[in-house]
Amino acid sequence: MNDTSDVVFQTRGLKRFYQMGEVTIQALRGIDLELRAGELVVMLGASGSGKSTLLNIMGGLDSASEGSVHYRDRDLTHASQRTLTEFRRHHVGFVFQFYNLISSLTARENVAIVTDISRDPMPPAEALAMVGLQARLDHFPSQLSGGEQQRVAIARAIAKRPEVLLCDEPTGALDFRTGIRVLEVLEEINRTTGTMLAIITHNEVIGEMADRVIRLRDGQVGDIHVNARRRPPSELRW
Ligand SMILES: Nc1ncnc2c1ncn2[C@@H]1O[C@H](COP(=O)(O)OP(=O)(O)OP(=O)(O)O)[C@@H](O)[C@H]1O
Repeated sequence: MNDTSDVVFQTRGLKRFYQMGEVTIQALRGIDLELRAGELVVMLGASGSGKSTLLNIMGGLDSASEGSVHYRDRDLTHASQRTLTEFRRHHVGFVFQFYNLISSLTARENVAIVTDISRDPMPPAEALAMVGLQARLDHFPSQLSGGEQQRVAIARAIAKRPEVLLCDEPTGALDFRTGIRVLEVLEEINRTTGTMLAIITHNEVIGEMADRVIRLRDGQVGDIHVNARRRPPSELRW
């Protein structure tokens, strides 16, 4: 894990400002961080500490104001929108709190939207089987529970075989039991495919399933904790 060739994301002095009229909001105030291939990272921090901003910049959805961000040997810092779009399309899977499924399409069709424009995707049915939805291929979102819809969203994110999976509050809208099931799916994908997994959450307990817990405070890295053992999601309680 300490080999520098394993570094997937590297940020140096990463800052993000938002100008709101006269006021400058400092969302990120200088982040130095490495995320490594295959690891499971949980990012904790109070509301407004900069978690989503950091994830969005690493995933190419947003750009830094100062500092740098690299994905492997690729400098994302000053990349054009076109380059960032290409980067997201081929390398990054996103999962958000709200599933963003298209209501008029079935589970299989929601996944196919992504696989149709990917280089080496898995068949949508295979991605849906990986999240335990092999019996729900032709269901529409309205016919699925919240947890099932989130699993369709995860299938959509992993079907292009991304090297990294970035999840922003993936269990935020789910009850305890359903949230655990979604975390089990995410952990299994990380463990069996080696996809680097970063999960943003407010829930401290979820940190116990990680290799490392990165805590943000006021736009900076507060501390990084390495877990001696990853606790399986089925053992988590909150
Ligand atoms: N588009 C934007 N315009 C202006 N300010 C923004 C924008 N996006 C984020 N911010 C501000 O940047 C700071 C960090 O926001 P961010 O969403 O990254 O925090 P967070 O830790 O993810 O919070 P939460 O847990 O509530 O989602 C906050 O003060 C927020 O108000």
